Amino acid sequence: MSPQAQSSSSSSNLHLDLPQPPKKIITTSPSPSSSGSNTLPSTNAHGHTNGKSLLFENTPYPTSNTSITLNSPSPSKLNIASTNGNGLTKTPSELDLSRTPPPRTFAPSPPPPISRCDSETDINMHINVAPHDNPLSTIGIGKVKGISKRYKDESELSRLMRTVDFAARKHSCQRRKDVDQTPYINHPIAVANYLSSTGITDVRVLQAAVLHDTVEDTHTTIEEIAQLFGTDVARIVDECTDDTSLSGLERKTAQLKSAPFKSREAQQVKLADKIHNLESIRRCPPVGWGIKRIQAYFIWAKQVTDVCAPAHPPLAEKLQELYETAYTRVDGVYHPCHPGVCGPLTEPEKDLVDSRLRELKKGDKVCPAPLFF
Ligand SMILES: Nc1nc2c(ncn2[C@@H]2O[C@H](COP(=O)(O)OP(=O)(O)O)[C@@H](OP(=O)(O)OP(=O)(O)O)[C@H]2O)c(=O)[nH]1
Repeated sequence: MSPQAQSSSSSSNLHLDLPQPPKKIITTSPSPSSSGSNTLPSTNAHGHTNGKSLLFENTPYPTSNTSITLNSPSPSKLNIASTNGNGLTKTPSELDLSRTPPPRTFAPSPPPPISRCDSETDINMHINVAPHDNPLSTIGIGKVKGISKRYKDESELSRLMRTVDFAARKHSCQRRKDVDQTPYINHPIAVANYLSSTGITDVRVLQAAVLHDTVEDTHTTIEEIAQLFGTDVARIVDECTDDTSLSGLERKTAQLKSAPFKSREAQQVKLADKIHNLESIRRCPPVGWGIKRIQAYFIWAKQVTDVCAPAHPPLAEKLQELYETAYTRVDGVYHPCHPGVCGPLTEPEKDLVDSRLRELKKGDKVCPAPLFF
C-alpha cells in the first residue's frame, strides 16, 4: 500500500451503509422529470459559498439488512456487518450520525443494465465488417495489432471527436442516477474535460477518459477499442474497467487494492472519474442515497484518489479541496460529506449555505458549471 493510502485510511473508522440501486438508469424516452416516486427535492439544490458548499437536502432510505464498515488502517478491509431492524449497530468509535437509516443490503449488486443502443451495426459500420465476421470479437487485446489502417492518418482532433461520437452512441440510452436523469454521456465528457482543463494534453488519456465506462457499462469490448482507437487507449480503458461479475463490495475492494499498480494514465482517469462522481453526489445525489451512503462513497473514493494523487497533482489538489469543504444537509442537520476530513460549518457559513439553498429552491433548472473550474 502506498504512503498516501496509509495516511488516508487511518482517518476513517466509520460504520456505513451502502445500498445497491441499479447501476445505470436506462430509459427509452428521455423524460427528465422529477415527478413520480422520487423523494428528492423537486429542484437540484447545489451551492458554493466561501469555499463551503451545500448541495441538497437528503431524503429517507429504502430498507435492507446488511451494512458495510470501512476500517482503518487497511482500506481493503470492507466488512459486512449485520444490523437490526432499526438500523446500524454502533460502537463508541463510530460516528454518531444523527439519522440512522433502516438496514439494507450492500452486496451483491444487480448486474448493471447494458445500453441497448450500441447496436453492432453502428459499431461495425466503423470497421467495415459484418457483425458476425468481426475478427476481433474473440481475441484478446494482446493479439490486436493496433488501430485500423483506416484511421492511421487522421489528426488527433479528428480522433478525439470520433471517440466522443463513439461513446455517445454507446451510452445513448443510459441516464445518470440523479433525479433529473442526466444523459450518461455527460459523465465521460466531464471526466475528459477535468483532465484537459488541468493540463493533460495526451490525446490517448483524453480518449480513454471519454471511453472509460464503455466496456464496463455497454456492449463494447476492449478489442473494439483497440482496433478503433489503438492499443494504448484500450489498455487504459481496460485498467479503468471494473469486473462486473463481482459484487459491489468486491468491486470497491478491488479498486482499492489495484489502484497503486495502475499506470499513470489510468490513475489520471481515475482521479477525474472520482472528482466528477463526487461533484455529482454533492450537487445532486443519486436517487435514494442518504448521508451514510454519501459518506461511505466519499471515504472510499478518498482512499482510491490518495493513492492516485501523484499521477496528477492539479486534480489531487481539487479533490482535497472537495473533501475538505463538501457538506450536505439532512432534515436540517448539516453533515460533512467526508466526516474524517471536513470540519464543522460555522454559523455564518451555515447562513450562507441556507441562503444559497433558498435561492436554488426557487427553481434552478440550469445545470451549473463544476464548482472548481
Ligand atoms: N455520483 C453519481 N454516480 C452515478 C450517477 N449515475 C451513475 N453513477 C455511477 O454510479 C457509480 C457510483 O455508485 P456506486 O453505487 O458506488 O457504484 P456501483 O453501483 O457500481 O456499486 C459510479 O460508477 P463508476 O463510474 O463505475 O465509478 P466508481 O463507483 O468506480 O467510482 C457512477 O459513475 C449519478 O447520478 N451520480
